[in-house]
Amino acid sequence: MPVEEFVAGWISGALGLVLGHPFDTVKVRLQTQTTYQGIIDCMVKTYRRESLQGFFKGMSFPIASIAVVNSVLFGVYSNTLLVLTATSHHERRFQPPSYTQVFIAGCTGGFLQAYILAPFDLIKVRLQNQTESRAQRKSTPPRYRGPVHCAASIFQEEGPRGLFRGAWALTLRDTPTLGIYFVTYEWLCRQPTPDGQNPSSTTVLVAGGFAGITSWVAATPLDVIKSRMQMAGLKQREYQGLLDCMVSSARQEGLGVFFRGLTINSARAFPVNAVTFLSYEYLLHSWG
Ligand SMILES: C[N+](C)(C)CCCC[C@H](N)C(=O)O
Repeated sequence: MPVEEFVAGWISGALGLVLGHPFDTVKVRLQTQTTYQGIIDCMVKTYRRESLQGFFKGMSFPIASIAVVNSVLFGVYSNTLLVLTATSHHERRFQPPSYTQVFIAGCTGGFLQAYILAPFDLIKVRLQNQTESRAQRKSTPPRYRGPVHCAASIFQEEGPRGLFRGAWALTLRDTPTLGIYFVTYEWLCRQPTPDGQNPSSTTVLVAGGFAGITSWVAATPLDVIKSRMQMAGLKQREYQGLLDCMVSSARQEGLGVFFRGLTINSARAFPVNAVTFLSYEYLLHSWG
């Protein structure tokens, strides 16, 4: 099994992640809290209360976990294509797989990474939602002191299954949308590139950026539900399941609730995924 794809997936994922984390924090807060008027208001309030640090809450853990998550995504994607088409990453430029094959490989990668991502994502979301300022932290320490403490508390208070809260919504969110992600990327790469040649860096950046946006647009409704179900163990609000969460959110806040965080998510998705794909392609290329 070619391992380069796993390593390239990890490094490129980490680069994208740091770039996008501040946007991600604003998104999570907009999706799960009702105190903000919009993106700017959320940014200003976060900055005033928590300074720049507020935007980077919950980042250390994703950095560590992206090693596993992105390498599984890209590694499984590429190895599924190898099984389906019997071509390696390098050969695929000359014998491109069909879009159906790309879609199936993307969905497979998405499905498998979702379960690994679930506990890490849960901890990220819980930490991002702690809005105490630094001064407050001294007098009353926040509920979770850091990722490890957060994981241990969830385990104790909500049981081992608590760590997988929202995992089902996450799987449903990621399986088809990662298929869309790779199809969009491949399609946009192939448009301006002559047959048998590698796409230029600009093409890779643009295709990666739009792959990120398209897949996030498709993923946002289930992303909102996922984030809410992950927070449910904390607040009084308990949902019976995914459907109950959807129905009660829509009843209380209207259908617009399913698009919460869409703008900020798209603004984040472009640079994050442009950098992810560019470094992924670059690393694989330079390893020959
Ligand atoms: C499929 N879905 C849109 C849910 C996720 C796409 C993930 C891509 C990248 N790691 C990022 O964080 O943007």
